[in-house]
Amino acid sequence: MTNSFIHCGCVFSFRINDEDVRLMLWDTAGQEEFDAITKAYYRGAQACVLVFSTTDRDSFEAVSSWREKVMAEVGDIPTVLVQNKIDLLDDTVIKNEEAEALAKRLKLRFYRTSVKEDLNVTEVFKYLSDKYLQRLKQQNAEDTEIMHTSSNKIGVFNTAGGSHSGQKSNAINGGDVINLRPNKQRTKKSKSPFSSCMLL
Ligand SMILES: Nc1nc2c(ncn2[C@@H]2O[C@H](COP(=O)(O)OP(=O)(O)OP(=O)(O)O)[C@@H](O)[C@H]2O)c(=O)[nH]1
Repeated sequence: MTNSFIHCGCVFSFRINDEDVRLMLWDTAGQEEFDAITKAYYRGAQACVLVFSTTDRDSFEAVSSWREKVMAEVGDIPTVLVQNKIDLLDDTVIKNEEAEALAKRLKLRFYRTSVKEDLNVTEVFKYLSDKYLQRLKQQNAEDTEIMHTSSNKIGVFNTAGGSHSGQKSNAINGGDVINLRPNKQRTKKSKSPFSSCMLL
């Protein structure tokens, strides 16, 4: 399928840290003439594998510009650099140091794989999934933290005394205060010892 712009939309499944992961993979064409179309496919991607071939210098040279395109479209998603076809190392056109220097410059984890011989392929996807799940958990924790912080501001319930006629609201520390008072019937006989409590 070397003449099409999207090579596959296949699913890769495995288990990691007791969680089932299913990845939908989109293998985009490297050719620049397909840029506008391939962009539509990686828009919304949650992880990225930048692959170059051991026997194709152009694919290696193109990595930095791919990194920039992806960053511009989807931001800093979990990404790895992969040198594929290491079963053909005898015919390599890229020195080890060059590949490692590129990974260092782009601050990416670097894998050498052979899809043909099934070498290191699962490791790449496990690493990416792990990274993605970590970020997701961190994001969830941050969202919860924001909810708690903001609930302090809007959820100040004041049971302190005052008139029973209707609910009034004041402001404490910039947050809204809603006065909660029991109705007259419930307070007629005994004065509650908690009548001057403030719940924050
Ligand atoms: N020897 C070897 N061949 C591979 C390996 N991975 C893929 N190939 C072969 O390389 C050719 C290109 O594979 P693709 O999956 O189309 O790779 P691509 O990067 O999408 O390349 P283009 O189609 O040229 O854009 C096919 O003939 C594959 O069988 C590998 O690890 N080792």
